[in-house]
Amino acid sequence: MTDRDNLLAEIKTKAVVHGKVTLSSGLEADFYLDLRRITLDGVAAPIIGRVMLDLTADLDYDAVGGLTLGADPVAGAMLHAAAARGRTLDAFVVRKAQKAHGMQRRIEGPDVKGRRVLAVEDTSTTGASPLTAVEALKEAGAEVVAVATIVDRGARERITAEGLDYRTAFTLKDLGL
Ligand SMILES: O=P(O)(O)OC[C@H]1O[C@H](OP(=O)(O)OP(=O)(O)O)[C@H](O)[C@@H]1O
Ligand SMILES: O=C(O)c1cc(=O)[nH]c(=O)[nH]1
Repeated sequence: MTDRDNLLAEIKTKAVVHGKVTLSSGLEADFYLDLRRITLDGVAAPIIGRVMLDLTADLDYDAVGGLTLGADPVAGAMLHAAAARGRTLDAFVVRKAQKAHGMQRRIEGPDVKGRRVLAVEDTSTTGASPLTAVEALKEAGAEVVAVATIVDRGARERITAEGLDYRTAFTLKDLGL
């Protein structure tokens, strides 16, 4: 079994929740991918790091992150998987709004200005969340090399329409949904 096979099995068994649910966009759906159940899982998270690094192996970037909260453990997993491979990869967190006190930052972590970065998400339905992160990153002076998600729920068209490279480890079809 490859990392990708193992991750797919982890998602299917731990993260697919059937039932009526309201999504981030306000859309109604009859299933939810609760990917935090794998991005914060001790078995699945290390696999996520490796799968997402492999998915973007041809890209040149040295920092990874996205809109909090879904993106945060994905970025952390990639940072650690990269370190295990002898590569230094920083992570960052894009806040939903600029912090009002302290350093008053919108993007937390090592500075992204002038750097090539990868914007990640756990899943994306409309693309709104990763595109919010991309906008904040560009504002901060970063060059976004691509957007990458673990599971795409339909955001490809909107993300690629912005001229962005879009990578996804799995689609709903892979999950049989
Ligand atoms: O492509 P989109 O239509 O934006 O939807 C997907 C977003 O929804 C989820 O986060 P959510 O908005 O529930 O917020 P959270 O990460 O703070 O829990 C998920 O982590 C994505 O960020
Ligand atoms: O569109 C969303 O809000 C969404 C869908 C989904 O399956 N999982 C998730 O975390 N968010």
